[in-house]
Amino acid sequence: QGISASRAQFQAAATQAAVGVEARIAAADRLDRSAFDEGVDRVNPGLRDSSGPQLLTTATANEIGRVGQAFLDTARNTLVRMSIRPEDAGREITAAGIPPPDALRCPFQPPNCDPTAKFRTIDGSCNNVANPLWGRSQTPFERLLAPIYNDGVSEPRSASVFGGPLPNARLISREFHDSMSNPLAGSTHLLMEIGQFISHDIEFQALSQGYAGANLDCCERKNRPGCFPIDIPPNDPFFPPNRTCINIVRALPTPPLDCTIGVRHQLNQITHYLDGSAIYGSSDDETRDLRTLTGGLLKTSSNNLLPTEPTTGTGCILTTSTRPCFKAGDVRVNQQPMLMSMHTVWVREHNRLARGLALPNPTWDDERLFQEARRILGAELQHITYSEFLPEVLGRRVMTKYGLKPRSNGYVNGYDASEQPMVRSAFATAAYRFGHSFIWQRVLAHNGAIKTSDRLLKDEFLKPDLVYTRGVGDICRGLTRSPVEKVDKSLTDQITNHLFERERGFGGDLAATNIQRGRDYAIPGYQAYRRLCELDGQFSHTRIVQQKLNGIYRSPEDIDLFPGGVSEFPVNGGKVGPTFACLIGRQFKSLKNGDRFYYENSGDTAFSGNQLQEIRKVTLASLFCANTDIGTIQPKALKSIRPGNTLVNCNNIPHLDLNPWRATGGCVPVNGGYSAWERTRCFGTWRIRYRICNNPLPNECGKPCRRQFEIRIETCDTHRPVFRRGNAVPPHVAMAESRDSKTNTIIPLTAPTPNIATTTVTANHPNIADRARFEASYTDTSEQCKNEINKDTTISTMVIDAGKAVHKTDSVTGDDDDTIALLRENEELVDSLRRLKIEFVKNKAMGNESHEFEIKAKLGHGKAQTKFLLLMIIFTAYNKRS
Ligand code: HEM
Ligand SMILES: [Ca+2]
Repeated sequence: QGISASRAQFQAAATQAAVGVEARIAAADRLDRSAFDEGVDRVNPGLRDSSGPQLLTTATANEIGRVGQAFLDTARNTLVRMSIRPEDAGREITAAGIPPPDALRCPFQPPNCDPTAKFRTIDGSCNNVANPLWGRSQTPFERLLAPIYNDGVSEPRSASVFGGPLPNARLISREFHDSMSNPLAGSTHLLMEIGQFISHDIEFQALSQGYAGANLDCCERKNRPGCFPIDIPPNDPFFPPNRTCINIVRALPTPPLDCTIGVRHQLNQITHYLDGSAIYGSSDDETRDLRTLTGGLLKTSSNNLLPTEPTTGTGCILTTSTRPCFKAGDVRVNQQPMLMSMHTVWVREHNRLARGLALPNPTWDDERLFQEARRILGAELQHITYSEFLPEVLGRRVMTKYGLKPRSNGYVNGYDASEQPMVRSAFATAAYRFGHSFIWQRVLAHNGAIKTSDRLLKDEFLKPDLVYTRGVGDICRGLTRSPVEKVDKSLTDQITNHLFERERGFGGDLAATNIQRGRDYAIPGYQAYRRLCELDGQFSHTRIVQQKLNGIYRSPEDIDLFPGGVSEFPVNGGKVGPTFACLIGRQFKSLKNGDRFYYENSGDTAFSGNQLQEIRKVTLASLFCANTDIGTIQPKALKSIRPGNTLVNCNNIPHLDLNPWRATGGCVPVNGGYSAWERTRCFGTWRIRYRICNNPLPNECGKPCRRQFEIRIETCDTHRPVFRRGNAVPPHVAMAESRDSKTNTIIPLTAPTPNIATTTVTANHPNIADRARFEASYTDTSEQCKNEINKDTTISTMVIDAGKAVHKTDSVTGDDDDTIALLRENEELVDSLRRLKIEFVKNKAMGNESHEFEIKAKLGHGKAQTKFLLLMIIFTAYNKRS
């Protein structure tokens, strides 16, 4: 062949090829139907079926899968008709870009979008306005590299580059992926769990099902389109001799998003975006079912647990009817109790946010509260992912390389409408499954004093019991106090021999599954991804690991991506090797830059500056504190407890404050502006210039000026004493007088200061509300103190509350005892709290030198600690001998 056929030839062949496709699909259906009728495929899996929980394929995905099969059969027929060789097939047919013949219906029809919508759609559509299907649930995974199907378009990758088959997946698992425990010093098992939770937000492959949603038993009936079982090689060290097969079903085929005829693609059932879909679901129906539809809340069950699921399906084992399985935005929720707890925490966080928003926004209805809370929660999840989780996994350099690091303030202008957010096959089937190596063999629950449960993972798969008996708090605490495993070739036998095991010896093998899954998707081998990532050489492994790989695979080109990547030596500061770091880095870059609603973005979808700063406070620790009874936690929850990361009371771990969300409904920000500069009259040789932030006043969503008040002191050209008794002073200025301590007579400010004198300063302001903080300081500029560092002396701080001084501190930091022999404050509240009198007494001669007093008052409305309206009264008294 060699020469590419014309597009017209392809099109003509495809039109003919589409004829009769339905009949072939019907024939395949009959195979599944008879397997079902004969009791081989069952809706409720038997004890010896460990694949059940994976089979949670939605009806929508099944429909698309049928269409995908028709597309695929058409592609195959087309290639046969044109006698194109398998090795050229994928490339040729993809390059031809043939639109679907009329007989085939494209399942991907673009919706109508509202480009001004403030909230994400539930299914992720319309995020990209020009390509509204990008990232939507029930759309295909995207690819980084062209697939290597055995027949060019559909059959799994199965051949070595030297000809002959690739090594058996179970063989690789048992020879290469040993089950040694290598704890990762300094990190906690929470690293595993948040990693899994994130994966359940961005990807969920659709797997083939049998008739009426039954589980395909691909060990009993192997040769069916949906089957891809793993034969267990003889002499397995764990599986019994009477077991010869691991049941693996293929991922459903789907047409590509543009519905051209071509190679097999795979379907992601959930939104590709990191958007909280694991909490809210990925379709409107799912979401509605999870909501109470009042107050913006999500459903819960007693003890504030997840709502329960009466029909268990294949995703959960019901041990007792009093502990039903759970329902969440992602159907895999019941996989194990740590995951269930994580889901619970997020649902509680949503309800906490919705309730918190309801108070200051009484006009918001259920829908508005729900969407606003969902928007904040999505941002929190992204913040935790990009600021806490990814830096641990990738290390600082990789974070920088892919531009993943969140900013500490301000906005990011990184949205790129040409960036495809879609999850990539290599990421889904291999790179991001690195987390399977994180898994520790036990599930720990801890009540703060003692372990309340410490059980093998295999005994907790699919069972919600621990959540009921130990509680979410204990499980979360357990996660922060148990170790995580190193990312390396070792995977605990809980998942390589006992995955979803119901009868001993008949569990699944997740390592083998990952390898088989990569071949199912026909992703190229490990070396191809090294080249894509521009890595030198063929290995980034220790010599021993490299030798092991070479012993198993006939050529380095054959190495599957999962075993090759997971066993690399980790990058600096990260937990994964360079190939996975590259694939994960690229994926999270797409998920960030390709997401119009990424939380740090400026523009129409942006949070206000204050809101963004609140989101930036959120950590896993604050999330747990706000939503469980954990009570104390180490602030860096992904790191183990140690000096510098010790247990802290939750009261001291700030979480997002909803204040900046007060009545932001349709609020058009009006930022504050300064008034024109005003001048006071002259006081001696000085006068004050001031301007106030009131022109205009900032509204509730606007930003205030940098300061509430600005004051400058300037000289007057007249020469008069600085302060004179009886002067009428403007309201924001203080008054000072000095008296001779012996005679109690006022010393004119122009006159010499006697040895013992008292200077009294009165701050006087009509706008002091219910609270004010005064700080007074005394600066000695005398010649003898000039060279001393500590000559700035804070004398006192006083909080005036409702007419009384409620708090004062004396903090004389100066060490010049000669001049500040005695400092005394005397709060005298003349005319209620509007005036404050502070007295400085010195009992020693000052000589000919000058001294400055400075009084600062911060006046606040409302809570002392939240908002201080900053008002500065600067008062400078020159107590200078003439
Ligand atoms: C106890 C913990 C876990 C268990 C039992 C578990 C189990 C599984 C199973 C059974 C599958 C489906 C395999 C297949 O048929 O292809 C899967 C897929 C996957 N897992 Fe895990 N896993 C766990 C933790 C993790 C962690 C910590 C991560 C990442 C940090 C992770 C990432 C993935 C990814 C990306 C997929 C593919 C999902 C998809 O596209 O549908 N898993 N896992
Ligand atoms: Ca999602």
